[in-house]
Amino acid sequence: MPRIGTPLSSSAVRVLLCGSGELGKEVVIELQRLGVEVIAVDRYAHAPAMQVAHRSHVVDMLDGAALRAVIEREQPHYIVPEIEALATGTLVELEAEGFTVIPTAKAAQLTMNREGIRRLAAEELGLPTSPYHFADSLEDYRAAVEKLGFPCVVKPIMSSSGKGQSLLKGAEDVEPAWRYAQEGGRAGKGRVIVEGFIDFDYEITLLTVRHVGGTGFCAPVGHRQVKGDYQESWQPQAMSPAALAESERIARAVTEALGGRGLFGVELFVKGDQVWFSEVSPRPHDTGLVTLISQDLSEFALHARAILGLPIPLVRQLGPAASAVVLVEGESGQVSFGNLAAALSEPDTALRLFGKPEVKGQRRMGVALARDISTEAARAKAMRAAEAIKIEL
Ligand SMILES: Nc1ncnc2c1ncn2[C@@H]1O[C@H](COP(=O)(O)OP(=O)(O)OP(=O)(O)O)[C@@H](O)[C@H]1O
Ligand SMILES: NCC(=O)N[C@@H]1O[C@H](COP(=O)([O-])[O-])[C@@H](O)[C@H]1O
Ligand SMILES: [Mg+2]
Repeated sequence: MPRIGTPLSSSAVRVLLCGSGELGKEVVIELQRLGVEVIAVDRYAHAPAMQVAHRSHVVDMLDGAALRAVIEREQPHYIVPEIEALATGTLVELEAEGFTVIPTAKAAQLTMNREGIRRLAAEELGLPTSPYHFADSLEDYRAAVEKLGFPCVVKPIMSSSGKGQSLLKGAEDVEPAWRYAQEGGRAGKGRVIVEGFIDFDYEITLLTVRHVGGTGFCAPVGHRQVKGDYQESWQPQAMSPAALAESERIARAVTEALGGRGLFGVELFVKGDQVWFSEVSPRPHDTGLVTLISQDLSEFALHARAILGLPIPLVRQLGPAASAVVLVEGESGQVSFGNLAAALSEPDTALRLFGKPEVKGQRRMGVALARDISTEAARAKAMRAAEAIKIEL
């Protein structure tokens, strides 16, 4: 059985987070509750998880040498990727040298790049996905669009939260979408994936936890996305028993192939009883923020338990629940949030303000949470709470 020592002493269990956003902040809080020593790393100072960790480092995490230097210095027992954009080749090397990467370095590497995870799911595991082609040049991209027809979706192979992503409805969308994909990819210009559009009834995230006692599933999380970025999520999403069973089959297959221990967010499209795999986060998922109010053990608590090798005998569902994001638009280093009494005036509501140090353009800076007698009522309540907040730049 794992032991947990005293933080900041020679017996400490040390966890180093690569990425320190809002999702990492909640993971850190859960680890802190268990007496773990936590080191938060990100590309900028005062990131949310840094504000609750024992200490932090500002590092360009795409720079393998810089990432290695901080990990070698800190000697963490567990390296926990929190974002996709990391020098994952370095994580593979460090794992081979004896470090533990959550869930595995291979999982971080395959999911950093849409091509890695898509080929694994569709070509190796034979799971249903949208039809797709990869393209490196405008010419290949045009050919891919031609083959797939309209509507189709184009995304940089390295991007997240919808950055660089476009829905193509007709010929006039082809060139602007290429330009946007070339600008929007996090690692600069390069390869794109073109996917056939799936006309789904609804989409879910199936939070799947691989822990010391096996694999467990949370109730499905439904969500609504705008331009590839999540706006609201709710749990449970009503599903047919056949669609749920197929979702669990797909989630089990993908997470088993990625291996290791931890919480995964498996993104699936559903139409009737038919289910398509879209992608997977080998870490807590933004749409899973709803579990902060819907479950006794949130996705962050589950990640912490799985990482540490602690048992998860049961996840208790507390009732229909929802989350609604608080988006801030503009430019400021001193954003403030007002009218909070109104936002939290209804029973069974909660709020997370992430404490991000600045905004330039649009940024998710908080989330409103609510529980009610139905997911519809919870969604409406969470939206009322989020909309009540008065933002000042
Ligand atoms: N082939 C598709 N057919 C229909 N809708 C799609 C397709 N691909 C993406 N979408 C829509 O766009 C959303 C974002 O896509 P995707 O998850 O691939 O982007 P992302 O940048 O990885 O986002 P995140 O990092 O938030 O998960 C999906 O949740 C879905 O609503
Ligand atoms: N869909 C992935 C996702 O939600 N990731 C979460 O957003 C942070 C980055 O936010 P930022 O772009 O505002 O810095 C990440 O660190 C992670 O917590
Ligand atoms: Mg996604």
